[in-house]
Amino acid sequence: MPHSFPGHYPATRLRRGRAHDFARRLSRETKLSVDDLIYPIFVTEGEPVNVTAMPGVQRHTLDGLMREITDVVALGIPAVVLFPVIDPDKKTPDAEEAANPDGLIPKAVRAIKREFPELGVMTDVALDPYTSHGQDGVIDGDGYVLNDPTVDILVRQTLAHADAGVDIVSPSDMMDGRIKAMRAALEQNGHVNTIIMSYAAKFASSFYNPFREALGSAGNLGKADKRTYQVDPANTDEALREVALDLKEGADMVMVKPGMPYLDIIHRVKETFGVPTFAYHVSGEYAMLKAAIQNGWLDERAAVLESLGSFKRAGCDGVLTYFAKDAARYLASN
Ligand SMILES: NCC(=O)CCC(=O)O
Ligand SMILES: [Mg+2]
Repeated sequence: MPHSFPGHYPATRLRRGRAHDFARRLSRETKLSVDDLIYPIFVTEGEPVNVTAMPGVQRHTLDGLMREITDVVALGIPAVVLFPVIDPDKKTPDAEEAANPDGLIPKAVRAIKREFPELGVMTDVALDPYTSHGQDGVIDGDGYVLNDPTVDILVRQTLAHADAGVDIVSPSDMMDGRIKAMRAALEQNGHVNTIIMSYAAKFASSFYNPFREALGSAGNLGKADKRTYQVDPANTDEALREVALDLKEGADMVMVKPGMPYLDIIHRVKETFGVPTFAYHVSGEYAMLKAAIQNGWLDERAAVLESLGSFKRAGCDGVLTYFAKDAARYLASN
């Protein structure tokens, strides 16, 4: 006697579609590809250093950077984003070095574009690598980050990067009105095709700590925090207002940051605006996964592909991730 269900025979058996690999492949709804990846790279004026809290991540000299870029291009990753580790002697309260047209980042951009003109090069527009106090802007006597004077420096930083040939400028500071000011400056200076990917909804998260070690800004910041400009982690509507404003001011692409703890925000942003939407799978998320992988508690390939796949399911067009090279390798051998 075959088993039977009381009442109707179940004509809908969802497990039918899962029974064979071919059927699972045919009905897969979202797919991660190498085209979705942006690889963050730390470039230093000093010595190459391994970042302790980010196993597998280094600060690269300009030579080391070019070796990384060669790998990235061979793997077919479409773009990189550069973060500078600035000599402590060059850090000042007003971050003047950020706008230096011959600074580390403009130099790195020129070097990459000279050898690999097809690779998308993105730079961070923010002052925290350059300030002696570790904040993303200039501060008053109480340590409060001043909006408009900060935007003025960000605009000069933007032009220094654009003049060096960067493809995407990516402001991560969360000052009000900076997209409008940057877009106007780019237009007025002939950089009509420079893309702005705004960190539109950047949350005041605890998941950035390893990044601050990588950048060498943790000591500068000390016990201060960034809650007077980054979004409160409890908020969603406010994140949407941030995205709406950045789009209105001229952003081409928007980013949500961090990534996995904020998949709900990504989903709402994509549903609401339908614009190119990215997530930053940040240093603390990388560190968590790496720690578990190194303990043998998670399988690296499976955990990385599932984590990055969650961004596609939530609605992302792409993701900035320290796992980009690993993921590209896994995807090539899928
Ligand atoms: N402006 C870039 C970041 O703050 C990155 C954060 C991270 O990876 O933790
Ligand atoms: Mg904003």
